[in-house]
Amino acid sequence: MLPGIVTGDEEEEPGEEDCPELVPIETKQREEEEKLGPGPKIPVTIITGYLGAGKTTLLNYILMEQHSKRIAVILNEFGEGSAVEKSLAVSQGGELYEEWLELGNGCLCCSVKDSGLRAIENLMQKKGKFDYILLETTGLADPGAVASIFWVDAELGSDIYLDGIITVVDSKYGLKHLAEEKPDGLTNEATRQVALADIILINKIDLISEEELNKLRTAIRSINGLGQILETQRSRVDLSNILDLHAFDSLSGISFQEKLQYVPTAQPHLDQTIVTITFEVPGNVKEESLNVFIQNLLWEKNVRNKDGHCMEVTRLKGLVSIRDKPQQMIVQGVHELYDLEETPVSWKDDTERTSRLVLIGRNLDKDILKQLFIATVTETEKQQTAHFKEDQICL
Ligand SMILES: Nc1nc2c(ncn2[C@@H]2O[C@H](COP(=O)(O)OP(=O)(O)OP(=O)(O)O)[C@@H](O)[C@H]2O)c(=O)[nH]1
Ligand SMILES: [Zn+2]
Repeated sequence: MLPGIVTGDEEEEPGEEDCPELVPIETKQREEEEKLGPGPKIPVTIITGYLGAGKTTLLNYILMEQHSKRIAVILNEFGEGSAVEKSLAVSQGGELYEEWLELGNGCLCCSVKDSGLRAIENLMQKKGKFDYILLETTGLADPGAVASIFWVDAELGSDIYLDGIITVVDSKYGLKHLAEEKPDGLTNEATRQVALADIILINKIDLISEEELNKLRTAIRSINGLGQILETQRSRVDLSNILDLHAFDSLSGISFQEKLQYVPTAQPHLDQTIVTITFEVPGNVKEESLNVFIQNLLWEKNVRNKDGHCMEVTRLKGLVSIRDKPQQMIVQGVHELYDLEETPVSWKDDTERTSRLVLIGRNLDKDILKQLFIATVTETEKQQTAHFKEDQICL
């Protein structure tokens, strides 16, 4: 919550009376414990966005909305303004504070002040009590780090999966936040949050004109060409558009394929260095070679653009055709993590086989990446390493 923010009409403010009644968690504990079993995997949706953009408003809205889910919420900060946050804001002298409360409608709330990892571990001990997790990051967080925890943590991997990342953008201040310059040419937080998003909520549209909205939309689109942009007031959105997205797994395969067809390579906007680029190379790729290509980009970070700047990939998505695999494969990457998964969809025939990649990140050059992809997926190992001379390595 940003002090002094323009909030519009106050009557619409969620009041104390809107908050579901809190009941002590112990009352249902024993009965629930008996029901514990392996159960299905639990989806996690990360809600991020700049300070005061409307994350908590979205969280409250989801909790209040009628849905059949029992939602567990992890807040990794305390705010002043919202009903849910208020009910949880019991100070513990700056220590790690964590408390679980069950809301009247079956939702579960947890508030933590650390990175959230401990909360997740504790949360999983309460398995069976909830079937969806929402996590609100702090306004200045890089959601990539949080997403990484959920995505492939070996211990948690069997119980939960990352469903998607929602970034809430404040209409009124969004452009300003995106244009903010950081020392040493670092990418500002707002841009990083938009770059990672599966869903971008342009919130508080009551505060801006259609023209301003168009500008903001264009700026967001130029950073992230893949995420779906939705416009909201008080973060009100059809829940089916933002939950159960399966944005990180192969269940999204079919729609994902369609989506990838229409990702434009945008012109950089606002002088920002994060852009979305996309390219397609017909035919098959070798799995090992694809791994080399991705690892050079995500791990070694040794690929440079024309100006000699290192490319940094924040998000990577692609549909690829791997030699000898009948199914279409999805590749997904967030910062340094990536994985390759089979989709239920098979290639109809060899002529259809193609690989299409979408990369969101800094200093990306479409032509260089495409050439490198063509070269590394077809060349021998010896030739591949020749692409990356010692002195080219980016640190
Ligand atoms: N005018 C207007 N105000 C809104 C809208 N959505 C949220 N707000 C207000 O914006 C302020 C910030 O909303 P929050 O939901 O607390 O934002 P947040 O992103 O959780 O903030 P932090 O956790 O502090 O980063 C609150 O006063 C909200 O009532 C909207 O669509 N229009
Ligand atoms: Zn908040």
